[in-house]
Amino acid sequence: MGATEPQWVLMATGRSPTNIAVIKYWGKRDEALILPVNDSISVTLDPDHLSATTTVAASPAFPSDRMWLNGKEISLSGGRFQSCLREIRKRARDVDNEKKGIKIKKEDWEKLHVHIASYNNFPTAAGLASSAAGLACLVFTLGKLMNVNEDYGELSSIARQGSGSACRSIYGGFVKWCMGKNDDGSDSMAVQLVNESHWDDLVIIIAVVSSKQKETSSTGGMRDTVETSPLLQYRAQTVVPSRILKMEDAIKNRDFESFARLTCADSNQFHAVCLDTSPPIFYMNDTSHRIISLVEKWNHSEGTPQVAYTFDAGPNAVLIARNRKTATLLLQRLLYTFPPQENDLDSYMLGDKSILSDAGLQSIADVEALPAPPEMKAPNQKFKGDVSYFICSRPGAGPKVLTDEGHALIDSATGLAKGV
Ligand SMILES: Nc1ncnc2c1ncn2[C@@H]1O[C@H](COP(=O)(O)OP(=O)(O)OP(=O)(O)O)[C@@H](O)[C@H]1O
Ligand SMILES: C[C@@](O)(CCOP(=O)(O)OP(=O)(O)O)CC(=O)O
Repeated sequence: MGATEPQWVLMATGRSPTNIAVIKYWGKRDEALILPVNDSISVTLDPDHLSATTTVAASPAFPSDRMWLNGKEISLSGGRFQSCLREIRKRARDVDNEKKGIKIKKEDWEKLHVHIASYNNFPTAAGLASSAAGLACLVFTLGKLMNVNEDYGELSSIARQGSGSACRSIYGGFVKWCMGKNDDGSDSMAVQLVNESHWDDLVIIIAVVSSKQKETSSTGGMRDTVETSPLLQYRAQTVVPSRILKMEDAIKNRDFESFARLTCADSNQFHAVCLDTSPPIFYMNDTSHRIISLVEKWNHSEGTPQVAYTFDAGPNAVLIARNRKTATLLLQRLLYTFPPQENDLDSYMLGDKSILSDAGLQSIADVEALPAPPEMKAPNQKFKGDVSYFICSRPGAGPKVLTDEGHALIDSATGLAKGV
């Protein structure tokens, strides 16, 4: 920092998971405050596999707020980032860091600028809820830096103003975003239904169908749906309220059959309201449809659901298996139908790779030797290369602070993002 060497740089680093909705949020009743037209429920994914890591730093030497995402500087001027920064600064309290000899008064936070560096361990803006992990992480970590009171409901409500689905990433396990009634949004926040250990035999396999950036953003897509889809009103007012109650029961009782039926039906209805939008929005593609068909046929042949599927605003499939055994049978079916393009199994399965050996798949030869699933009518239908890769995960915990300074994404000497 040369001639203008600051007396100090104070930093905090946090990590937040993504979440996948099993009852979808789609449509806002207030665009600026991000207030939804219905409640939603999600499962938080294991942060080891899908998460954002964010370092926030404050120093009297910083002339302005700055942010780097995945190593590139991005603008913080957007209204959503500004809302989160403003709401957290409002709640900042005195900091007394004896180890570093830094004292910051509550009122000083208004004048101190921050540098933010964040990194996602999975593709950004590809329908894998990077905005959910990213904005939750930003709010959580700023809260730690500025010694904000640990009121998770309040943090959730601030994260909501960054991206709606982010309010659910403040907790682990299964989480419900209560839409609230108040015009000012003060009662629109997430609550934890159960923590990640309540239903820990679930296995989540994500098929990354395309990691390219999508054409229609969630924000733009849901705005068009609210303006043009008559089906959305019916969904929000009639279908979702009763589904939410049933889903809460299914989760509480670990009733997989009911959970799977509700999850699949809600994903399909979300994509139906997208199709009911003018002009219609297509988030799923042929590969997504093939995966639905594979799961539906198998579930039907077993007489009871083995796997639930759900798709967000993109073609990637999120498949939730009732337990590890079922997940291995699912994986055999998926790899039979979608063998890897490259002769490399290791890079075809990310996250919990041990699922491969559990499924008896150690090499490409094992994949080639897989028998056609008995329920498959046209057994020769293989679609090599249509899935980029899979991620195997599980329900996971909420945000946490990373105390080891080795995780910091900002260099404490320069105050800038590392490696840029
Ligand atoms: N780690 C992060 N920190 C802060 N902001 C982030 C982070 N990751 C993503 N974002 C913000 O979220 C935007 C991407 O959100 P978008 O809704 O388009 O995609 P997505 O969240 O991956 O998909 P979806 O929400 O539809 O599942 C980025 O352009 C950026 O503004
Ligand atoms: C399909 C969804 O993933 C939509 C997520 O939308 P976002 O939370 O990304 O939208 P904004 O509030 O405009 O930022 C369903 C869900 O997560 O509930």
